Amino acid sequence: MSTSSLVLILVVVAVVLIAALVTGVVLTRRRRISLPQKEESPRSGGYQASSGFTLTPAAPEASDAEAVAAAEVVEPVEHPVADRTEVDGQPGVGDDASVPRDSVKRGFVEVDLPVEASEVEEIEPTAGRLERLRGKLSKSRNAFGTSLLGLLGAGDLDEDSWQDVEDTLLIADLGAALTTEIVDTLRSKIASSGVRTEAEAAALLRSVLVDALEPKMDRSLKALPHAGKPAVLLVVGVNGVGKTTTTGKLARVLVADGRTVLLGAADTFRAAAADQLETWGKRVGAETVRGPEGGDPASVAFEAVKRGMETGVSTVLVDTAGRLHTKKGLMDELGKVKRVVEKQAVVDEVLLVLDATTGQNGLTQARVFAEQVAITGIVLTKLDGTAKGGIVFQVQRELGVPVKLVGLGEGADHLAPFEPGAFVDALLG
Ligand SMILES: Nc1nc2c(ncn2[C@@H]2O[C@H](COP(=O)(O)OP(=O)(O)OP(=O)(O)O)[C@@H](O)[C@H]2O)c(=O)[nH]1
Repeated sequence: MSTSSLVLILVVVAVVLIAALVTGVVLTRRRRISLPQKEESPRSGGYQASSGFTLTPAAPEASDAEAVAAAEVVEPVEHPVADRTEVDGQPGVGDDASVPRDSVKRGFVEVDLPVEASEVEEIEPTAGRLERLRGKLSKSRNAFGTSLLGLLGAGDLDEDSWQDVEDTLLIADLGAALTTEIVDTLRSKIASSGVRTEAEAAALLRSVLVDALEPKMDRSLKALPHAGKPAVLLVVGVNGVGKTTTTGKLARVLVADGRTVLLGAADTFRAAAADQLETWGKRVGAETVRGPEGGDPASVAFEAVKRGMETGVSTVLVDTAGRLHTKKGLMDELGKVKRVVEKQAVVDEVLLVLDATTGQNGLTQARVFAEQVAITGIVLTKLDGTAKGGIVFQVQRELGVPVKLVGLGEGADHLAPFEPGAFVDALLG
């Protein structure tokens, strides 16, 4: 083969190779262009992971529906142009684009962590509670204050009107004797002083009612330690009147006042009572001493006081049983609890809890309890649920024992000290 033939063959092969190369490149480009474009995700604001997870910013408080809505409507992030360092028109890179490079970097910051997680709650201030809770007496106010003021403010009262005044007091549970006394006082004062305006009638009514509540009675709660020992308070009453609740609320009052409290769950008759009391205790950081279900209440009370002396608390509150198989059994038990506690400390208060909604029944209970133990104070609960706030007057008069506390609701801080003036003001609106 001549040299020229060889050159010709090489040229032909080279041309064929170049043609094949060009064709391949063109085909490859065409194939790439014809690839179907990936559909844009409808949730362009979020990041759709290939496995189907949609990651959105956490919003713990948002409901699922709100979270989905938030993922679908995402506002474009505004670029903080003012912060940009590149004033020369050069693009920034990532986050650096908006953060000056010479800005002070955040170092470690010391943060005080709570020593341990605590369930102890905030307690409402105890001062002025009756004032703040006066709205809770609205039922009694409507039935009592509003109608009495309406009658007395109407000017000269005839016999029928005086009969209405008497009926109103009786319906409000003031009792026959006290009602007669109050009506007689009102009649003679109105006759002698010649009340003419509604304001004068209101002032007169207020002073007569406050007097009937014997404002000079000592209503202080004997709950402070003495002779190096804690004060001991027994909380007594029949079942369901609100003993456990009152004990818990009282613990809060004491803790809010800076005292330390220990609770004795001597209601061993009702299984849940000790649990209920313990929960109240935990809420204020107070220890609860309890015994076995059906155990001896006097022994629990004894142990509670012993423990209270050992730990040096200011006050031991003992919640007693409200129900036993017989009334005699209950009363004997109560006497025993008191005697046993007195072996090591003085019982400073025996607080009788009465449910204001039970009216005359409460009074009967009070008499039975008073025969057994020396009651030192009355707690009238559920005054928020009754129009018969007048029971306060009667129970105090009957027993000669001051109402010291009033329960005005199921809320943990719905226990108020009883103050005759503030109470009458709340009743009269
Ligand atoms: N509305 C209202 N409810 C109250 C008040 N005091 C207590 N209660 C409710 O009365 C119910 C009975 O209260 P408890 O404290 O369990 O009564 P208890 O006397 O200890 O009952 P026993 O353990 O069965 O003897 C609960 O539902 C309380 O929330 C109050 O002042 N107002």
